[in-house]
Amino acid sequence: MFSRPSLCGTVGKLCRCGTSATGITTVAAATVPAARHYHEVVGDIVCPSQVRGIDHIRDPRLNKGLAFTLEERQTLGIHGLQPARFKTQEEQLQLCKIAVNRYTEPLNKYLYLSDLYDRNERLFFRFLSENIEDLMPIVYTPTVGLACQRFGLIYRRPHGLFITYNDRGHIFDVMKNWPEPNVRAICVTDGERILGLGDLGACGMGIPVGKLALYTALAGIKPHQCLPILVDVGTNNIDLLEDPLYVGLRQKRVVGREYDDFIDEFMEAVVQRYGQNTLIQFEDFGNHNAFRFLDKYRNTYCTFNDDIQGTASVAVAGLYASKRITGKSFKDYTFLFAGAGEAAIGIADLTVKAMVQDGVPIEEAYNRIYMVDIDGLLTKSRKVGSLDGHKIHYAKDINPMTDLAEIVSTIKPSVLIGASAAAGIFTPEILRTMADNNERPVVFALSNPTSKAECTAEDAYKNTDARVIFSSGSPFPPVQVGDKTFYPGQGNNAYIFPGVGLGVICTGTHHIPDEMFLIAAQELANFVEPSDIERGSLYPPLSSIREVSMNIAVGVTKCAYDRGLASTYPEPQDKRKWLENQLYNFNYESSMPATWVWPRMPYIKTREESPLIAAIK
Ligand SMILES: O=C([O-])CC(=O)C(=O)O
Ligand SMILES: [Mg+2]
Repeated sequence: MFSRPSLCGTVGKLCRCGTSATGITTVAAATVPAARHYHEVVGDIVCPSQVRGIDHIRDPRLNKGLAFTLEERQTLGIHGLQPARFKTQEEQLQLCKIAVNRYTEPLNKYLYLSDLYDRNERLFFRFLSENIEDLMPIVYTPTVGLACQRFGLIYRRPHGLFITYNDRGHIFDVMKNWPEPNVRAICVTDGERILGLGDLGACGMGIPVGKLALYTALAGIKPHQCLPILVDVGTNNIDLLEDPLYVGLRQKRVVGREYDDFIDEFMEAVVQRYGQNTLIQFEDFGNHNAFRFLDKYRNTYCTFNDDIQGTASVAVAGLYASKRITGKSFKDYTFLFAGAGEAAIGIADLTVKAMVQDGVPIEEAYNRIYMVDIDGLLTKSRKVGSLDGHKIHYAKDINPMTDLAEIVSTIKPSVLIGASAAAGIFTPEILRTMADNNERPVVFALSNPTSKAECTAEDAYKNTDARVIFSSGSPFPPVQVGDKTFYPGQGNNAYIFPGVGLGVICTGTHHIPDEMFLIAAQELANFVEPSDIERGSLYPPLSSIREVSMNIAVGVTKCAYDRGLASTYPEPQDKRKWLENQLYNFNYESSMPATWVWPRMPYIKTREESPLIAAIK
């Protein structure tokens, strides 16, 4: 992942290596032996003559393993450092498949992939992007949750930047240590609410790393343009504080004014280092902070909160698709949310927007949405203070109730959405009530990872005579009911954020309106085929998620120009083609300089000249 400084070989005389134009920078002399010059390989710009041959093997961004050609091996001076065999990238992909499948434990698969990432970046991303259905559950939800829980044990090399509270006043200096000068997208967490697993402090780094891996694998955003960040302000997780393997600051969370000032400084440092239009994706912050920061920064920075807006978008896409099965329109739906945190409120707010766009008056839209939090149904009779922020819009003038089964029987929702991180609260009884009250009940169990889902896919189908329209945040295996197999779709924000990210960074959008997430929802829903619905899924298969991401990026790009939010001019006419031209190349590129006279070792022949070498295939 990291590009390391390398020795250019110039000793005792002035080095004539260029700096800016080639993307090569000279590293501060203080750490460098006298009269020697070191260089960094940054971004995707490489000047092979100024990088030591061995660095082409050691640097995962340059390494191609056995795919280095004979010419490259000789030119780079790495001939003999590898076995004789030449492999194509395709052959290497086959090996990766065999290697990863040797492991049965998902965490071991995760570690294999993490090592591949550290060894050969292009191969890692091609492998991931071409095997999304198998590998997304490993590098992302649910296995990434386990990786975070075991972070202290499995930590090997940094894949992102750790900014601790001790760095306050110097965040910009820390950011300067990140070796990439052209970061366009940051995913940041403070680790307070990692998936539904709670406060994992610095171990939460796995989340931004996993999210940004999907930026590249699903939307083709170049890896050097992505920066995962963990802001470490401590943790309130006592187990971690007492765990000798914990790698973060061993202190309680900094809160209040100090915390806010710290995040303010972070936002300013991002802009100072990488520019005003750097995309900052907030991920897995605690509820109270997530909403505050979104409101505070959304109009002044290029930012969004994935748990509020990304999850909302994927859920609303599922609701659009569900209408094709129920034959109803939004005005006929009654919604009940179990949970009133980031995801639930985000989905409810965007659902209101979608209903209004469908012609439902706004008061009526709010009336149609009920919400339950840890204290029961949100009602107007609640104590002041327990209806903070956005919750107030969803409080109803009815008797308080605390039992979810009773609430479901009374409200008779047509749509039941779980975003509570309370595993199993959609009991068989509740699911049966949903089926009694609706010909096609809609049930989303969105909490992550799998262990936190409100019900399993199997429970949902089996307790509703398989009439349920189901989706979940984490993947579930297919469910067999009678002679029919259902393939539940994964209502995960991974369908949304990579495409939104691509559109936003290519257009240089100043800030991100909710409208973009509604557009993303519509693009995703439009992609759902009757055959997906037939299979029991409200979403297209994960294998088409790259196409979905591109469609979303095109929709976001149009919106950015229509709304005057873009800063990249002129406006491209063919937006899809323009976006495609900016994508990461998953295939190896030549490591040979463009104009190079091959100084081959005299006793070696080219492959064409030598049947012996041609035979080493
Ligand atoms: O990471 C995921 O799978 C979805 C998400 O944002 C969350 O659960 O916080
Ligand atoms: Mg999240």
